Amino acid sequence: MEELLTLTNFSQQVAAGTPLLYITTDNESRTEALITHAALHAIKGMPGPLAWNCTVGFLGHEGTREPLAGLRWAVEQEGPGIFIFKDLDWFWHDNPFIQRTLKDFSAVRRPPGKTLIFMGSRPDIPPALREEFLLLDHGLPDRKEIQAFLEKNRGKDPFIDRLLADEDTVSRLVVAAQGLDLLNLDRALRLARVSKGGGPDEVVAALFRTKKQQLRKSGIMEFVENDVTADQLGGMENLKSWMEKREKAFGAEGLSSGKNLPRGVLVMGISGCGKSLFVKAIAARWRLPLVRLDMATVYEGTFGSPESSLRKACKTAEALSPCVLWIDEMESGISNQGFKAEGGPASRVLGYFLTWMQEKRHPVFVAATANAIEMLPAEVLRKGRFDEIFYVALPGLSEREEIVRIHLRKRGFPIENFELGMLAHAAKGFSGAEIEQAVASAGFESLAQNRAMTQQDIMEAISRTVPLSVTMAEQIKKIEAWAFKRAVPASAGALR
Ligand SMILES: Nc1ncnc2c1ncn2[C@@H]1O[C@H](COP(=O)(O)OP(=O)(O)OP(=O)(O)O)[C@@H](O)[C@H]1O
Repeated sequence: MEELLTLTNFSQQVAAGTPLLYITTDNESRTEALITHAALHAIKGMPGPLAWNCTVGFLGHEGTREPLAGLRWAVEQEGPGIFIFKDLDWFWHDNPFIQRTLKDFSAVRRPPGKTLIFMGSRPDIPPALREEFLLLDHGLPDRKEIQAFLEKNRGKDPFIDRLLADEDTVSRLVVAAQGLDLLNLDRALRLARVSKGGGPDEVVAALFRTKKQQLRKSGIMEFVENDVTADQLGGMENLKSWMEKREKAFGAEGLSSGKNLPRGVLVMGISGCGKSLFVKAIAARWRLPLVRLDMATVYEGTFGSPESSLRKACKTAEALSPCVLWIDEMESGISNQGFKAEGGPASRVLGYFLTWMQEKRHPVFVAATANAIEMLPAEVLRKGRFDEIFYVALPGLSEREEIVRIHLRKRGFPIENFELGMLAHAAKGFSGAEIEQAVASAGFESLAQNRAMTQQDIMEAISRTVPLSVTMAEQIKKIEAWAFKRAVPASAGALR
């Protein structure tokens, strides 16, 4: 896993004489600013960095525009110096001269202080050069950097000053800007300044809109709008009490500020039994933003290689922290063979994820959901990775009754008109989603006939349904037998 680019570790690398660095960044000018600042600290008398790009070369230095010429020029300069190459990774794959020049540069021992830096949005280094490079990652700005950026804008415009006058607004702006690049924040402030009409609420709303769009554009992540409360979740008392105990132990304040956030839970179980609902309930209860990562899309690779997508997702979650990162369909892309096949994509992706889980210092609570957990390798399930592994089984009788009540209430049907116990009996073997579906379809039937919904409508909808527990009976038995030994039942009545 690459290290994080910070002032300190960058200065140390330059002072130690690291010849070649590759920095992953989505904002070149922000990274260049950090390098310029850090260069001053690295070595006494170090000149400011010089930057190369493919349209200009090194500004003011004739004949350096062609990639190999630019590279040779930088290598030949005497004394300490930092040379930044912005576009060179577009040229180096098929160019043996560039690759040889870099290899030779890296092999020669020289006094510390001369470093060549390459930047790009992903570390696209030719295989022959991979050993020579140290990788650093310039992630999204944290709260401190966002705050400092806002401070820098003070005194430039009366509108911005009014915006930043109130501490409460500043902290709302900081939270809204988390997970975005400073460019986005700058753009939102400029837009507000130009339009003059917008107050703090508009700027904050604009930042949230941008954030949502950015996450959606990533193709693998989305913000989940969420107001699910525990009383919309039928059954699952063990899960609910797990959530409540933590709130008691750590305090609602601590959890929502991320200070006492537990590491994470893995919730497994067959489709439609409320795993997603539980994840939403946790995020809402702890008042944390919820970001969903779709593992199936990560593995499809449509939006970049699975590893780079996951790396990006983890970094985004860190930038948004404190937050809940919901990893949906954790088992996607994994088959037992696939995982064991040494170096297969699934094993590399999960390997990265496990290291990240182990090392993460940001308050990101990971809530992973999975249907076929028996696919997951033992490494994921080992104690200490997740705080707890829960199994959500098909709801028992009293839970089904509660679920019927929840869905009748949700649709505004008068509970007293229905015999809930009888409905719960009839829905034996139904998942929560199937119960919901029966109530909904009975509602549509009666509406079509212009009359109030009756017990009989729901009973008929239930009898028309063939639940998954029938069509997938064998598979469910297997999953339950597996879960019995390895997971905590989500409700006391489960696995009976
Ligand atoms: N225990 C429950 N209490 C109330 N409603 C439930 C419950 N379980 C499921 N439902 C209803 O079914 C819908 C689907 O459930 P949910 O998406 O949480 O299931 P899931 O286990 O995550 O399924 P999948 O694995 O297919 O994603 C929920 O939005 C909810 O309306």
